[in-house]
Amino acid sequence: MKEKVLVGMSGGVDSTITSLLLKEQGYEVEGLYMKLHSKPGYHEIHQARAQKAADFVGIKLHVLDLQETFNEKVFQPFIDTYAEGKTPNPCALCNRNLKFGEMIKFADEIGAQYLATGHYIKTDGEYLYAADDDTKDQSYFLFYINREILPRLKFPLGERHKKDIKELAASIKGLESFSSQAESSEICFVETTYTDLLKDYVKVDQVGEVLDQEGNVVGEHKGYMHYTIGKRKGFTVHGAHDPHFVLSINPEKNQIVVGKKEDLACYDVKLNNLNMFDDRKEFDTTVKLRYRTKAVKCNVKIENDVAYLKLEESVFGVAVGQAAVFYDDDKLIGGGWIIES
Ligand SMILES: Nc1ncnc2c1ncn2[C@@H]1O[C@H](COP(=O)(O)OP(=O)(O)OP(=O)(O)O)[C@@H](O)[C@H]1O
Repeated sequence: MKEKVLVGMSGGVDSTITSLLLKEQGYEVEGLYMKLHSKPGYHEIHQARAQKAADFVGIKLHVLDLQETFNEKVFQPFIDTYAEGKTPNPCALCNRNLKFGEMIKFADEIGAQYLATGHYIKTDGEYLYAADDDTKDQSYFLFYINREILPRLKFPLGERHKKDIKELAASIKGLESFSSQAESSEICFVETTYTDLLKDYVKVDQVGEVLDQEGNVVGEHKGYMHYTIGKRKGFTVHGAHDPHFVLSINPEKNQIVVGKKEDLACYDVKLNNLNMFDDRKEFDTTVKLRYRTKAVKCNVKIENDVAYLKLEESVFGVAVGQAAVFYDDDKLIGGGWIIES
């Protein structure tokens, strides 16, 4: 009997080609479109595209409405994190709870041994690895998925390049339109800017004080949620000639503290809520403290679900709330959430 794979189908080119490749490899493939966020008009278009893709590949498409779960596990934490003066990472939460949480539950329900997505990432069933196409690598956002499910995951695009996937779709009669669709934005539920979105839920635009490191008021800002650590624009510093950067954010007082670039330099970082793919408690590795930054060498000590990092070189602008992800070369060995830097 053929082995069954459930493919997460978003209506985009990547998941369409993923389902096609798996079908060609001889699997019994079924697709799932999940209604995640509640952006008006979004699902009508994307569900129809996913259906078109499923019809082309010749597979069944299931649809699940997970808007409530998404709101509770991803969207509300996104709002709350900004309100706490921190910088959220909704994609990592969505991957753990929805794409590799609810979706694996659904795979169980339909008797599918495997779950596949069009993410650019690789796995050997034990670890995750950065994708071969480093312009598209999404491994950073998958660091928080449950370790137990790794043997059940398939990522057919991990060894391919996005441009080849688009070319392949363009060359297949019936799939040409998928190759020319706009790339999805970094946070799928943000239409314009995150502050525009936040405005519907919390008071974003409240003018506040800019302080120097001694606590003197030196200028004005637009409201603390407009800023992340390391930002250098959008606030005034009276009489300043050099650029100033946000060093810390105080949500209770609606204040931001600013300083020079060198004041941002950080060598020590503390993480909690770890998700590790191996059991070492003290090791040398490299860490990415943001998406699209180079991984820096560090030493890690783990005690009671808290990781203490000593960086070998300074990093500028480490934001509380963001994910810190460990890599031994391209092997992802785990990570956690930044609570102090
Ligand atoms: N609404 C959804 N329902 C089911 N699966 C989804 C959904 N959104 C994303 N996925 C799965 O997660 C993968 C990565 O999602 P991402 O949002 O990063 O899309 P992408 O890189 O633009 O891929 P695609 O071209 O398939 O949209 C998709 O390829 C798909 O397998």
